[in-house]
Amino acid sequence: MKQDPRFPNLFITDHPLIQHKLSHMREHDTSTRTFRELLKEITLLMGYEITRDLPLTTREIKTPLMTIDAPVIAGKKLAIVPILRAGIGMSDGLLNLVPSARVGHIGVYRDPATHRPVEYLVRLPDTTDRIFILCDPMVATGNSAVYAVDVLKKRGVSDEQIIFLALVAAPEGVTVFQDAHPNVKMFTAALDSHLNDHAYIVPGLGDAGDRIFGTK
Ligand SMILES: O=P(O)(O)OC[C@H]1O[C@H](OP(=O)(O)OP(=O)(O)O)[C@H](O)[C@@H]1O
Ligand SMILES: O=c1cc[nH]c(=O)[nH]1
Repeated sequence: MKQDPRFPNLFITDHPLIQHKLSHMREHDTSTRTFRELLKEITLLMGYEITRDLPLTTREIKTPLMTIDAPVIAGKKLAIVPILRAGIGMSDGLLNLVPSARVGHIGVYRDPATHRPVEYLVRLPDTTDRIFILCDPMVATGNSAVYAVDVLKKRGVSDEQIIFLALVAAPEGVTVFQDAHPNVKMFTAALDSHLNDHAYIVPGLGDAGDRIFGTK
């Protein structure tokens, strides 16, 4: 896991398999099917990394030979919350890793003129004492990510209960995010160069939602 001195709560998953798969995703000619499969595979690998610090407790179990206090994940079941639409491409991978997780949805789209998020749906599981993994492949201006964390916090979720999982982030967006939510950890596979005049990430991978779902 790599860090950038500018962003104390940003963690870059630099595993070679993740980086290799991401490079293929970025390519202009990669098909919708391959793009979607790679995103799922990357999310599974990233999911393994980001759940490394989940708290453990013990439960008494009987093996065929004896009774032991065996390690199990503490607390309520995890909640996975994709930011629609593109986040769905990541929640599929996470659910492979944690099949019993609860799933919430936060629907926001980015207004093309203002680049501000517009909410159209929020459905969440019970928020007390639960760890939430918010996922969205792209953090461009950072406004959608900030908005989604605001939604959780308004329902009583604390900074420590939230993990933000991205695929590609722009420095501008991470700055906005860490100014708004300095104590929320964000994980990304890449920290790219900058935003262009249309607030698209450069070099980026284009419009993630369109590439996942084959829309234009
Ligand atoms: O950091 P920001 O500037 O807010 O941009 C990032 C947002 O833009 C994309 O979604 P989009 O609004 O295109 O919606 P979609 O997922 O439905 O395609 C992306 O999936 C993020 O949610
Ligand atoms: O580069 C970008 C910026 C916002 N949303 C995307 O899907 N890609």
